[in-house]
Amino acid sequence: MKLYELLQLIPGSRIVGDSNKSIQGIEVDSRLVKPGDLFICIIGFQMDGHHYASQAIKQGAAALVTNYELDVEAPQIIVKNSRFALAIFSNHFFNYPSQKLKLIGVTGTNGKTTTTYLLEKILQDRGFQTGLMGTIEMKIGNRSHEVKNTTQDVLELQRSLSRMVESGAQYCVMEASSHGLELGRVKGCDFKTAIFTNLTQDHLDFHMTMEQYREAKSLLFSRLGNIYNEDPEKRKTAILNADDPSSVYFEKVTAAHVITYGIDQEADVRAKDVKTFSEGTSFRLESYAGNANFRLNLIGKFSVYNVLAAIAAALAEGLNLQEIKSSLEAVEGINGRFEKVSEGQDFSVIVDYSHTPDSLENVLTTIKQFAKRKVICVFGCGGDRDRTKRPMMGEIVGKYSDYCLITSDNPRTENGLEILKDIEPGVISAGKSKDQYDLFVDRKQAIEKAIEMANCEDVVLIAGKGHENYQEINGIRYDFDDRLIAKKTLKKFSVKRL
Ligand SMILES: CC(=O)N[C@H]1[C@@H](OP(=O)(O)OP(=O)(O)OC[C@H]2O[C@@H](n3ccc(=O)[nH]c3=O)[C@H](O)[C@@H]2O)O[C@H](CO)[C@@H](O)[C@@H]1O[C@H](C)C(=O)N[C@@H](C)C(=O)N[C@H](CCC(=O)O)C(=O)O
Ligand SMILES: Nc1ncnc2c1ncn2[C@@H]1O[C@H](COP(=O)(O)OP(=O)(O)OP(=O)(O)O)[C@@H](O)[C@H]1O
Ligand SMILES: N[C@H](CCC[C@H](N)C(=O)O)C(=O)O
Ligand SMILES: [Mg+2]
Repeated sequence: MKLYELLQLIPGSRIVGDSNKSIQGIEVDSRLVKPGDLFICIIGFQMDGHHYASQAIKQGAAALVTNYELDVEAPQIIVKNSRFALAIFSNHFFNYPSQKLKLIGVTGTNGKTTTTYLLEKILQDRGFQTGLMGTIEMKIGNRSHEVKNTTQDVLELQRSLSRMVESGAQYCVMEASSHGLELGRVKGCDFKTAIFTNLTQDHLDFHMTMEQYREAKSLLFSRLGNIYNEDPEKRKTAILNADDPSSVYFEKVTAAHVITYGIDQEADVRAKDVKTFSEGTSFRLESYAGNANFRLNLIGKFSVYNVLAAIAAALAEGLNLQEIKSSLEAVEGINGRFEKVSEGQDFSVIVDYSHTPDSLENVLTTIKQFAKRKVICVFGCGGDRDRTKRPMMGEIVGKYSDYCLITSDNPRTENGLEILKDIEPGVISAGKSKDQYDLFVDRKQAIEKAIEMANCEDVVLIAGKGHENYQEINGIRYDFDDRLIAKKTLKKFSVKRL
């Protein structure tokens, strides 16, 4: 691809040097530049990519994209905003892959990952080739690839979509995080369907206010195509949660066809008579496409919302309700979400990815419905993340559990004990006394203590890390898996009991 071809895509940009030069690839990280690449200099939160221009050229970069002219021996396309240029150029370089498959985006504070896997299951069962992108992995068909972020950076994202298209994917289901939306990682993505799960507090370190957080989420809906299309194959749809007040705003900003789902309020796809059991849920679905009785292995009312969102999106694709139902009823569970760990012990151990006030409250109130005896909760709060949610999470755990073990959950660059101390006042304000909670910087010790103190029919909830297989401390990811630690401890513990 020649530089002049890219130059034409951004009116107002200019070139210094040979516009006839060809590029073979695009790169934003100087360390990964290959000969012939176009290196785009991005001003980030930690670094300024412009400072790595010389390194990129040394590694063989054919040309640069910059925000200002640099004194280097390589052609430069100078633009006003190199992040915007990155989105435009990546989409163009990979030949607009999102237009070649049906792209379904899921946004919301909680339930995104779960909803994407439910939809993937429904689509795969109907014989569609799928791709998936989210917190746990990027998948092309059933092949898994590692990811750094829930919503990958624009270049990686377009590259992944292009690989999906090459492999014959007809659908891609992806999580659109608020960071992803705000930082333009999904710019240029032509979504066919946008799903909203819910909006509660998280990420205020980045968005500052709930209004701005909602505004970021709204980008998924406001950018959805604005022409109602008779042909369902081309129709853009916004799937909104009727029980969440933010949906009113998203409905306002989208010009797409809206389908609502919910439990408490009237909705196009509604669950009635919701019953929750210790092993699953049941409800009667009433929808514009027919009614059906569901019996699921997924636990808690919150799971019913994710299921409804997936049903609504699948119905929008014209899929058959009975077939959707059999796919969903066959789902055993989602990796690291309300995952039971059992070594034959006489109490329950549950590993869950609840790391926000709302998800913790949902999971704990669900557990409270079935717990015959005590609830013991191991939890923490991430470092370098929203500090205001720490006492809130402490209060929720203090309120709904009998014993709280406050511990580390990816302290990142913060001091582990300081984070625990930010959480502690919440636990105290919920009325917990010194003999009802403890602090362990070492998460392994916290898990061991929880399991050791559990008695018959108690429930131990290990919250916050779910599928994660690491503990991040000062930039290093140490091997750590709540499920493995719990299993090992249970084995050790049963030996001790014998
Ligand atoms: C705050 C944030 O989102 N930061 C993201 C951002 O990093 P940054 O702006 O700090 O980048 P930087 O390190 O300053 O580098 C700037 C530029 O210099 C380049 N560089 C840098 C060093 C070098 O030697 N050479 C070089 O060329 C970099 O490649 C980059 O282009 O761009 C990086 C590359 O895309 C991201 O990986 C990084 O995500 C960090 C790891 C992160 O933790 N993000 C979290 C907050 C996040 O995005 N989470 C969401 C939300 C999940 C949820 O909903 O719960 C997600 O989607 O994952
Ligand atoms: N619809 C829901 N409403 C509230 N809480 C939920 C819902 N679905 C899941 N949860 C809770 O949130 C946790 C995370 O779920 P999931 O991974 O599906 O959400 P996510 O939105 O992808 O999270 P992240 O932003 O970290 O990627 C679950 O472990 C569960 O505790
Ligand atoms: N995507 C979320 C995940 C949080 C998971 C939790 N274990 C933590 O580290 O805080 C974030 O990056 O804020
Ligand atoms: Mg997720």
